[in-house]
Amino acid sequence: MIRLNDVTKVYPNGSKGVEGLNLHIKKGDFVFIVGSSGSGKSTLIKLLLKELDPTSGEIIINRVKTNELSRRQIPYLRRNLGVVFQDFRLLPNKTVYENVAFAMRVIEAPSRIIRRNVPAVLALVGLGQKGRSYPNQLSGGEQQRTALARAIVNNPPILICDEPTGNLDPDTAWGIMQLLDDINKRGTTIVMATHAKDIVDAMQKRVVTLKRGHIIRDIEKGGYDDEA
Ligand SMILES: Nc1ncnc2c1ncn2[C@@H]1O[C@H](COP(=O)(O)OP(=O)(O)OP(=O)(O)O)[C@@H](O)[C@H]1O
Repeated sequence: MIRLNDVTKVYPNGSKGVEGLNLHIKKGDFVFIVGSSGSGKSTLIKLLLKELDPTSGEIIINRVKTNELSRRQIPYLRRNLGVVFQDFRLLPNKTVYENVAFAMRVIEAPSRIIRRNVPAVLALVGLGQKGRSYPNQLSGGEQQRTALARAIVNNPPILICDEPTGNLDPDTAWGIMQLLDDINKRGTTIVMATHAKDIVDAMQKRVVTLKRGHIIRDIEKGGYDDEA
């Protein structure tokens, strides 16, 4: 589903984001990417999203070599990837319903399907009653649920999460993790970069540890790496 072959990213100023990464993520996996600040987590996420291109090596997502995609083809890659960020990134002037519907309008989904799928996904994330609210009328947890609904409404096979619980209190963070676990159990592959040791320890999923741009540990099922 996702494969990195000897991927290196050197930034224009010469600093190395990641170096020589080899990683295979199978369909249905739930993978935590951990590592201290500056270890390369954000660089890896940006490479997966093709916000950055590798300096060398190749990245394959759903059998497509993303290096070879033209700018025009990037939207097709993005359809395979739902994304959730730490800071939610909702559109402030749109309601919860419209924030989610917007993701469907972008891919030109028919109105009939939008009217059917948006309420269904809002119910799934526990926001069935909040469709008319604006982001500034929501708690942080509700905003992140909205972002999650938007990320999954088009049914992407892969969900990329960059520190999705970073702005949330522990109870709210657990609610989000429960949702991610449910989404994963429905078959979506999840890659989540995080610093949240307690969450990683409790979930007992695959954990990939980065240090200075290298993978130093990759375990199938386990806790946070205290070396990270
Ligand atoms: N735009 C950039 N230009 C130059 N160097 C960069 C840039 N972005 C990141 N780096 C460098 O790449 C390395 C990895 O950074 P990255 O942001 O991927 O780490 P991170 O693990 O996501 O950190 P954090 O947990 O603080 O977000 C660091 O040495 C950083 O200084």
